[in-house]
Amino acid sequence: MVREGEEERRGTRLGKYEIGRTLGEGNFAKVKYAQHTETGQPYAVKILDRKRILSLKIDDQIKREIGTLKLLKHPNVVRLHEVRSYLR
Ligand SMILES: Nc1ncnc2c1ncn2[C@@H]1O[C@H](COP(=O)(O)OP(=O)(O)OP(=O)(O)O)[C@@H](O)[C@H]1O
Repeated sequence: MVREGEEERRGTRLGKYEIGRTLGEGNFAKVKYAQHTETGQPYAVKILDRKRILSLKIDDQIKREIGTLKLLKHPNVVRLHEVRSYLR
């Protein structure tokens, strides 16, 4: 049995984040729990499905969404901290 919090600590590494369990899934992305390896701060990491986004030709829409989120700073709106691109 995995104790609460244990799964997050055993996740895979993505940049400076240790990736843990899946928090939810949308149409084009998976959102996962992540912990910053230096500060220990918890974050939600949204992993976009690049192939699906390109095949649906919605990359411009996604870029606009990212651009808007970067500008938004409100206590009731989730804060976008950084955007990274990893090619497999
Ligand atoms: N910051 C967050 N913290 C915790 N869970 C989150 C966070 N952001 C998203 N989620 C979870 O991940 C799911 C998928 O999020 P995502 O933004 O990909 O899609 P959506 O907004 O629900 O739908 P759509 O695919 O139409 O954009 C959400 O429904 C939610 O359950």
